[in-house]
Amino acid sequence: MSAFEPTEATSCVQVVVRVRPMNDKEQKGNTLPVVTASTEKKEVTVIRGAGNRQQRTTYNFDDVLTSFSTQQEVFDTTIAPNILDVLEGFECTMFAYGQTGTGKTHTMEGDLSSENNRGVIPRAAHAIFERLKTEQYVESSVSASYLEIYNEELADLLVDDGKDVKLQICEDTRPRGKGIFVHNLSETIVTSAEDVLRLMQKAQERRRVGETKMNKQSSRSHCLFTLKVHSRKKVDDSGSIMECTGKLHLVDLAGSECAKTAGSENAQKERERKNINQSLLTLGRVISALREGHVQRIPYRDSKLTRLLQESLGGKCKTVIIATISPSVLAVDETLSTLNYAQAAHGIQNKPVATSYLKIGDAERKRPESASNAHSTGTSVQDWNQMECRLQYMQAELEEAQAALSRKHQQQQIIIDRAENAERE
Ligand SMILES: Nc1ncnc2c1ncn2[C@@H]1O[C@H](COP(=O)(O)OP(=O)(O)OP(=O)(O)O)[C@@H](O)[C@H]1O
Repeated sequence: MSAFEPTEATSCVQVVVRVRPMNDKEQKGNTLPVVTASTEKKEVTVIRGAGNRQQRTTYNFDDVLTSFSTQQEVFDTTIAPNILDVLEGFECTMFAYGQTGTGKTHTMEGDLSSENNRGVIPRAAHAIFERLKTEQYVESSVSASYLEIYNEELADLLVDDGKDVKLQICEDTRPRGKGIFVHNLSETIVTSAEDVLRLMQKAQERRRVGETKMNKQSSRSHCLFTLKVHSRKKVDDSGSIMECTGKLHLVDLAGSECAKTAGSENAQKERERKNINQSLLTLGRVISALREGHVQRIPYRDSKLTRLLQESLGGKCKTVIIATISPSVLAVDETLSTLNYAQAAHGIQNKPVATSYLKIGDAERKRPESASNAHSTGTSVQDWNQMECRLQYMQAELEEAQAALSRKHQQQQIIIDRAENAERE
């Protein structure tokens, strides 16, 4: 379905910080926590040094989660409010950023076998299916895809081993086009939250096999899980139906310790110095460029990760970033780096656009919907807009049909050529 003209309504990228509890190593080392977090004040303070040289740095975010926050609280504070948006046809993204071992995977996936400890992905799937069960939804279909990026290579985590096909990032720039997408990435239909759990278990298994075979390190790969939700719901008693296609991208980024100077002037030096996760550096530069308003040159194309997150940072998605940190003095440099990164992302503005259309009786009318959920008043200007949208829709349908026909012709030609060659031989 279409990406409509963006309206002027903007939505700031939401940034939430989660502090994990001290782990065994930190406790055994008998180190004191150097991070204090207040959910109430939505602030995090990091203390560095001692005595007269002590430095306190305080940061404010949209929300702050402490080491006591439960997985349910994390879900409620982050992406839960966006579940309805997805069902209204918006594209929403949540990604976890932080040093290795600070709880990104714990936050996004959690312990799949324990209901209490499940992370955001299974909870989001559960919330979507629960909502779709309500009687206003007359029809729905949900599909899942799971992509891994490791060293700029793309892998489909939902296909069986040995059945891999080459994945490629493509852009469909037509008015009703798909935008940026991964060609050949499988989409698996899921009909329940349990289906999603099974897929995640399969993906975890595949990652483990991949790690052993190719000597990979999971903390160095990015995982992008996407749920695409197509739904039709009754909007009133007259039989009008709203048809929406929304997407939810849930991203577990690679550990950030190798990109500690991301976005800074020293980034180049740092990359010479050691093995750096190029895509995290690019993500840092994208964030800096957006904050500085360099709209002409945002380096999205410099890494696969940023290309895929293009709509999430400065684009049409509603986005939440969760920055995960350790409270320990052992990680204080990384903690400050993560918080600086998160602060830079705080305030980036997106322009959310929904993909939805309204069917009134026999007349099917497609309409753009802004972040403010403006509703049609039936004025002549809006009628023109609707007709224009419909025309764009039909033109795109025609283009798609022509492309399919041309592919068919090409396939037929290949078969004819092969048959002629065989005859000649
Ligand atoms: N908030 C938390 N509460 C309890 N345990 C946590 C929390 N956050 C992380 N942990 C535990 O800490 C360990 C490391 O967490 P996790 O694997 O999620 O880190 P990560 O940031 O994803 O690391 P990597 O970048 O290496 O993938 C795990 O054993 C996890 O269960």
